[in-house]
Amino acid sequence: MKKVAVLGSTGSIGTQTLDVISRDPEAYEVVGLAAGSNVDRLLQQIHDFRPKRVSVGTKQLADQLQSQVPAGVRVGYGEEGLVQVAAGSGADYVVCALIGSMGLTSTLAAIEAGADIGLANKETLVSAGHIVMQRAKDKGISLLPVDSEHSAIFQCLNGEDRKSVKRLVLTASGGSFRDRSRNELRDVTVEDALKHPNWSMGAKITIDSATMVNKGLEVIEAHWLFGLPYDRIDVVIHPESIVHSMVEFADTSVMAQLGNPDMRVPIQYALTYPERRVSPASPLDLLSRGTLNFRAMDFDRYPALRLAYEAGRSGGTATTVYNAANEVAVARFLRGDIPFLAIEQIIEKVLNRHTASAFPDLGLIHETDQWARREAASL
Ligand SMILES: NC(=O)C1=CN([C@@H]2O[C@H](COP(=O)(O)OP(=O)(O)OC[C@H]3O[C@@H](n4cnc5c(N)ncnc54)[C@H](OP(=O)(O)O)[C@@H]3O)[C@@H](O)[C@H]2O)C=CC1
Ligand SMILES: CC(=O)[C@@H](O)[C@H](O)COP(=O)(O)O
Ligand SMILES: [Mn+2]
Repeated sequence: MKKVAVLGSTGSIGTQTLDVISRDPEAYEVVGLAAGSNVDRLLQQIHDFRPKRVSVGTKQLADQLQSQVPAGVRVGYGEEGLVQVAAGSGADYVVCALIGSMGLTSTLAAIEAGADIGLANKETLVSAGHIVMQRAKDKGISLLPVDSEHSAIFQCLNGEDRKSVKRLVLTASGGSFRDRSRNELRDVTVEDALKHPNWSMGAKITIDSATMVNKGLEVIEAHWLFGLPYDRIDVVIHPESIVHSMVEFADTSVMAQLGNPDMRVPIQYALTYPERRVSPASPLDLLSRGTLNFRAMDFDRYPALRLAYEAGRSGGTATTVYNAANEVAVARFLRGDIPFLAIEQIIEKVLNRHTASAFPDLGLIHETDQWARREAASL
């Protein structure tokens, strides 16, 4: 039986993880849950799964929760609370489904405690990929991708000689505005931006899909997870999100993983790897689907993806800046402070003000992250 802690249990990935777990109760014990501010949902999860340790965003919320949890449940808060759930709950498997680079400290704590990681929180790899990968290697733990594209690539690479990989091809839906020109993006609303054509996800990643920053983060995530240089990681537009990504090999063979868009499939695969178990997802019916479409990425239409490649190639703190500036810009867009197109402008301006340091330590990453946030807030 796997002892699982879920960081970000009340979010889109967190709730789907608990859905997967609840369908196979013999296989899992939930020992830790961490959320931000959705105390009602967390309370329900505590009653359903009986974890030993839980955490919320603030002391005030922790005090509110404490009086309502069953005896024996330890309630923490803030970053320390997250670390206690990640590394002090006895979990041997931690699902990292927090949003943004705030997930970095607790992910590193889980690795340090020797837990295997199911990683949805791509921003941790974008912010500090070399540190996360090195510490996972040093500890000998498994870092299993949850992100659908990276799960697809991971599945295509199963049993293959990594030396025979020619390139990775990530698929991108094109996001909520894929059928609009740049001119038509000037006055788009938050409400429209939140309508992803294929996936139901949290607000931040849905905006990232619309700007194509999500694919930028994923290119950098793929670089760290699979160890390929950026000129061997490509992106194509695939509006249906049925082909989740592909790997091209030296002999020209292309392997792809397909399925209906349902995150419970990659979540479950990350939990049960190398086994495959029955899934609640609906089976893919290609006959009723008919046609699958692919078109070339247009970097003029989606400049945020070009910026991600540039940041990735600069390396070191450049990707930390790309991520942090984006997090602030998306939060500003969501609260109506800036227009949609300002997101990519802010990322570009903050990157232009930064001189990247190669191989930063955690202290410098934290400092750079904070600097980029201040810059992005001031523009
Ligand atoms: N959703 C998806 O389908 C996919 C998501 N991902 C990645 O997975 C990660 C999670 O995304 P998603 O589930 O959509 O995001 P959500 O916004 O739906 O969920 C985020 C989670 O983080 C918690 N959280 C937020 N702030 C804090 C805080 N200060 N302290 C503790 N917990 C906090 C939230 O708690 P609360 O709600 O209680 O405040 C919630 O549980 C992201 O990195 C995303 O890019 C990757 C592929 C697909
Ligand atoms: C489900 C998932 O993995 C998301 O990251 C998804 O890929 C978003 O879709 P697009 O970024 O392709 O629009
Ligand atoms: Mn993805």
